[in-house]
Amino acid sequence: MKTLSSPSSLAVRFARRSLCTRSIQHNVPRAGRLLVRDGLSPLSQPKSTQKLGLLNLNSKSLAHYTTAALETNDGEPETSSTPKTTFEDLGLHAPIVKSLQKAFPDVEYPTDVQSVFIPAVLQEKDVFLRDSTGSGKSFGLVLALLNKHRIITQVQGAKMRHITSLVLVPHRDLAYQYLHWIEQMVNASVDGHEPPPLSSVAQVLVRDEGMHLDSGLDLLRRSIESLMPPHILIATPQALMDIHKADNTFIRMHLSPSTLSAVCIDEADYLIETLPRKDPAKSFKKAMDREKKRIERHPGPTKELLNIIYKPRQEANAAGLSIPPCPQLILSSATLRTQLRNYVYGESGWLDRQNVVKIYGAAKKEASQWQRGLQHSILLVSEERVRNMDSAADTPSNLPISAFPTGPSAEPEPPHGNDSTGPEYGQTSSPFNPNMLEAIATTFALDVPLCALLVLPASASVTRAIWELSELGINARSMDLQKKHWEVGSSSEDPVLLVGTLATTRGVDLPELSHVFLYGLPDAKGKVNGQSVDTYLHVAGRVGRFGRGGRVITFVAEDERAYEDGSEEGGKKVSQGEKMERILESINVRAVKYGVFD
Ligand SMILES: Nc1ncnc2c1ncn2[C@@H]1O[C@H](COP(=O)(O)OP(=O)(O)OP(=O)(O)O)[C@@H](O)[C@H]1O
Repeated sequence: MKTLSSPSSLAVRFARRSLCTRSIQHNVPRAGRLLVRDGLSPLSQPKSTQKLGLLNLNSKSLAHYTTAALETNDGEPETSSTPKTTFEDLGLHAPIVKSLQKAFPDVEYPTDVQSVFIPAVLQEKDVFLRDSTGSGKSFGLVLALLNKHRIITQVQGAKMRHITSLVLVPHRDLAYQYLHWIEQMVNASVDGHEPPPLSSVAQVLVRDEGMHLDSGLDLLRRSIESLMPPHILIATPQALMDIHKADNTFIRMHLSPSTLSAVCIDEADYLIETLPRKDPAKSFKKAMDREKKRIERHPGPTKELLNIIYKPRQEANAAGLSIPPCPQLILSSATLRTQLRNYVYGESGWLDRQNVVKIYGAAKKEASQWQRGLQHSILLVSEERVRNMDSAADTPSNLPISAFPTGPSAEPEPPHGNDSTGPEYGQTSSPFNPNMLEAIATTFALDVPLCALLVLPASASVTRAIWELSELGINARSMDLQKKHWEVGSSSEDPVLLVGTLATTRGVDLPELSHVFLYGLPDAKGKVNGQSVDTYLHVAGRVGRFGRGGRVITFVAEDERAYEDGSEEGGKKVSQGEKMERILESINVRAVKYGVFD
């Protein structure tokens, strides 16, 4: 058993020189089974055919989808001579496809899920979209929304352009990820045309680092005044509701159901709180009722916003009248749980239920299949040592090195340009478990060729963690996708440890990552339930995207801190390691031994 000494920054840097002793498997991505509930799908249920609108996939994309549906259980596609579906086949305009291919040459053909949902979006359906992390949901959404016609009305003889699509995301980094994708495509506008100003295509409305809304709001107001509002507005629900509270005409004027064409909610299960699914007949009925009242009293900004935008639909649905024109509603997540779908479909009144398409890709239990190249480990950390769970499987073979370029060959430089803010941190006691940070720093130094992501609990201080990691000699930086101030693989840059929290990493796409480190359990209160399982899936899903492989390592305390949440079962305390094991079991994953510490 290898014990963990206190790594000084020198020791960590020395350790880093022996980088890449482990490496990552590169798998060809294979989609899981796709299930489309609509009138044409061979998998559709007769009941759903009556309830749901038809999805008129053209013959090629239907053939493609059918091939996906016929995959064998082990994920091997049956051989088919059907030509591959192209983005044009899905209905995307040629200039958009050209810009896409210029900006993203690796994106040659749509993924299975994109082949199905892009046409559904273009046909103005309301869409429930669930597929594995990294299957291209958000990216495909961008393509579909860019393809939409700009809504223009005539007001007193003057042409008025309107915001066509609203994308709601849980945090600012995901908003900037969308914006950067769009910016790359705008800049790749082809045929020698001057690209349009980015602000007329897309804008972001989120609170900035100083928690101010002003810069985004000023730009938006100016572009509305100059009759060039963005085609796509990407915002957090909280930012929009804050604006609404200051000016209750804003949403009515600029996000009116009569001029908006689509509302998309990315990470919908994170943004819309619903009751956990439990049997109401059981003894916890009282607790459920309390919870229900709490959610009704505090519905959260996303529900509040949708209740404003979809008021005409809600009223028509309640009165059984025909549904007035309203923007299509698209809800997307890798973990779109039944209770959320039931709430939105049955209770919210936001949908046109005759016009809904439900697209479900790999289910939770198949996550391990989609993310075949992923290895999950749990490390137990105490004052004396770092070790694997006794039950962890031996690593099948250490991961081959091909998936990631090796790190810069130059000797590592001392860390620089990090985000630590203050010597004052040295004066105050750390909110972090120092053994855990040391274990993370050592793992990073020994195993990460280019870039890893550390995910902290939602309320943890990122700047404090960065400062402490820098003290250990680690090139740690905040995961700020607006500035993206790191340059992975450059000869002047050490491997980078990006630091974010459970609240700021959902949905982000960082292709350069090989490792994700999770600090503690996915639930702050130590609960093992559907929500903590989903949270873990989203954390793990930052790697293994598009078959790239990767490692997910959860660090939990083994000493008395392992029982800090005080959970007991039948008088027996349950350790954090055991809880983490249960989370992995529920997604059919067995932790593998992480060789560095055993
Ligand atoms: N058709 C495609 N071919 C190749 N790469 C693609 C394709 N579509 C998207 N990608 C790439 O896949 C990555 C993941 O895409 P995206 O973030 O949209 O996945 P996601 O399904 O929304 O994941 P999550 O559930 O974690 O939010 C991006 O880097 C994107 O460039």
